[in-house]
Amino acid sequence: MSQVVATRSIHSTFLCPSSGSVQERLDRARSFGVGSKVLAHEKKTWNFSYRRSLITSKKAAQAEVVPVSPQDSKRADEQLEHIQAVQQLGDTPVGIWSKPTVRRKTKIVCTIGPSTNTKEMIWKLAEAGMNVARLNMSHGDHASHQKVIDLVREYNAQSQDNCIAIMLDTKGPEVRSGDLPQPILLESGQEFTFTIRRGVSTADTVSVNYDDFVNDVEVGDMLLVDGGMMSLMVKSKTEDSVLCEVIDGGELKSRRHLNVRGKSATLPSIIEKDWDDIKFGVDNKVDFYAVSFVKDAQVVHELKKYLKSCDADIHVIVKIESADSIPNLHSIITASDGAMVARGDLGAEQSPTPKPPNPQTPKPRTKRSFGYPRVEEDEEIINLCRGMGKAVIVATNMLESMIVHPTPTRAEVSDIAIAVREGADAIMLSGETAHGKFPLKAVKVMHTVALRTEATIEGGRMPFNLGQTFKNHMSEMFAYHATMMSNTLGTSIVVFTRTGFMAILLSHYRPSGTTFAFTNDKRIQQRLALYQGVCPIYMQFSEDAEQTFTDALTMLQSQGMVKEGEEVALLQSGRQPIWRFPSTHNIQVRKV
Ligand SMILES: Nc1ncnc2c1ncn2[C@@H]1O[C@H](COP(=O)(O)OP(=O)(O)OP(=O)(O)O)[C@@H](O)[C@H]1O
Ligand SMILES: CC(=O)C(=O)O
Repeated sequence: MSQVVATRSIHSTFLCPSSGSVQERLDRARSFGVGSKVLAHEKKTWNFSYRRSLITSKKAAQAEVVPVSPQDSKRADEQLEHIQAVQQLGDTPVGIWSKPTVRRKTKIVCTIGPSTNTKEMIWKLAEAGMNVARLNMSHGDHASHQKVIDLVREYNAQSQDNCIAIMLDTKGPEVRSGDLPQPILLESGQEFTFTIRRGVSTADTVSVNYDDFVNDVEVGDMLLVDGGMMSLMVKSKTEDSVLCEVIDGGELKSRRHLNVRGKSATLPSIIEKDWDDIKFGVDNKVDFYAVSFVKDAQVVHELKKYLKSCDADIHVIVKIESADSIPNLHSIITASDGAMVARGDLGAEQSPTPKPPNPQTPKPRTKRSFGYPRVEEDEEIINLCRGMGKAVIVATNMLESMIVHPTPTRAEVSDIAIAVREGADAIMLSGETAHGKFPLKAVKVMHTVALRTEATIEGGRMPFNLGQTFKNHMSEMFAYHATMMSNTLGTSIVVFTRTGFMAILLSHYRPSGTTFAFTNDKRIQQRLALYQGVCPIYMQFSEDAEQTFTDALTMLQSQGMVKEGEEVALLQSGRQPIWRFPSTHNIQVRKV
């Protein structure tokens, strides 16, 4: 039996909260007694003035910023009060009654590196808005990554209301140039050689770490360094070396990525070092693997089989960064728990030669650039993941200029806004937090831009084909209806979950309000940190459902997440019933 319990009438005002100009909404707000100052302020300042790093959450506002450099220091920001006022009222261009802007819904992944691998910086990143800490196994050793894992665990253990997930990113079969005592300046037109001989680092020749490099490249191929920061054309090759002409020069530093435009290296996606690192992840119970250079679903099945044999419950995010992965996108994503649009390598590997459209992708391609990355593929990957109910992360170069500068470019701000609008679960910082000069500012900029962008998006925009994935499962229907109900009433959703399933399902429907996901498993709490719109909360469940609901609402109220008198949609559904008969599913509306 399924039932929907709704005990509230819908006032017509709530049905069209977003209509009208700012002035009309200002007038409407006045009639509802909402501070006109806030909307008037919105009218004046809704101009994305990102030159300042706005601190928009209460926690971020309280966090003291310890400068990584003198420029990373916190500056007084007179707009802070206004922004907080806007958030407290839940005021957005969508409608003054919706409350999605109180918390940022799009999650932030931060790569931890030399700029951020101390206790102080992990704490400050977490307080500034990091939701997932990424460990890039291409750098550092197990001891240094262990230290970061321990620090994140320590933070999670002592934090009352925040929780950081850990993502281990495998090195994969990446091709890199060798170590150099100092950078080499490459000038356009000069000749330069890559050799498979080990340890070579002269002014005109360096080693590569991949023995088949000479076999994989051909005369005429374009080699890209660091995703296209420099490029070289292959002129000739010998048994162990590849002679190139520098097309676009620059400074070649140690261990830089090398890609051949349009080709993937003929290496397995998970190399021997990766298996060691994966074992390290199992031992440390990380939350996610980000698997580099996945070319087909087989490797995901292999990894999942291994994890099962170790009794390890770790989710697998496939990194779409290899030219070879594009024709297999559907099967790769089906096999995984989510995908990362790894735009660094993906951009470098894409072929300049037009190919016929991929029949597996939902939308036909309309534009095709020649010789540049095909960015419409990024959107296709996001759409595919959203339609299939899988997590999706947009990564790389999001605030690249903030590695060295304290403020972002307008283009970078747009890039974040586009990823948020396209519906990414998470957006990722790489060099910005790993070795940048302004890691905290970068997180705050990302937080602010995402929050503001979310305020312009209407809730409940779900992929047209989402339901097909779940084949009319009852939980699916309840996730849909709970989303509709909470959007209409302007409430948050409260859900209880032991496996995370129902919270993840709800997240895919993108309800306007926050989904407060109560779980009695700390690992599930950490996993849910990645999912859009989900605020995971750890709580011991009582035998008595009513007692647990009361405890949950009391906890939300005591932490300022809901206010007295506010209504929430409380959902009981999912695969493993808690406090209900297996054949019953409920949605209730409750007053706090
Ligand atoms: N654990 C680490 N130890 C030392 N340096 C690191 C670490 N993690 C990242 N870095 C530095 O930060 C830079 C940016 O990090 P990122 O994760 O983007 O790596 P990448 O090598 O550029 O690319 P990819 O993500 O494709 O591996 C790296 O090139 C490296 O210099
Ligand atoms: C994140 C990553 O590996 C890339 O963008 O290539």
